[in-house]
Amino acid sequence: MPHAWIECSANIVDEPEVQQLKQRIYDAALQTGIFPLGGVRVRFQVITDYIVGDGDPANSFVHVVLRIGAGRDLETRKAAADRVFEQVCELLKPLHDRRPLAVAFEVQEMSADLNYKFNNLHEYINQRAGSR
Ligand SMILES: O=C(O)C/C(=C\C=C(/O)C(=O)O)C(=O)O
Repeated sequence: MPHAWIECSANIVDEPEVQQLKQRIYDAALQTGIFPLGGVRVRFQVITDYIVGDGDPANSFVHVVLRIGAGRDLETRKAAADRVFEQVCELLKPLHDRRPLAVAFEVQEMSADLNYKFNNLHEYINQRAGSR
């Protein structure tokens, strides 16, 4: 992460695995240990207008993009990506076993020069942690 975009086709949104996807990705990303808590945003969007594969209405998709800040080496990015993707696949396997489903996952690194922030979540989170 810390920015995750999750898209899924509307024909699977009520499936139990898909309902858990946002939390699973949030947890998996934080478990990598490389992302600051205050930088995390996970979005879940249902796509209602789409054509998948041969256009059969049973076809479905999940597309996950993690957009992360610049500066981590490839080994670190790859280890984090592998971990998150493993979790996505583990969660979605039963759904994948019972219907046509295309899962795609990618990690994108944001520009070091063109990535702007106005974010006070780090301070709020630290204050809350300190007062516990
Ligand atoms: O740079 C990014 O947007 C992603 C990132 C951290 C983000 C923050 O800490 C923030 O928005 O304050 C990262 O660690 O990859």
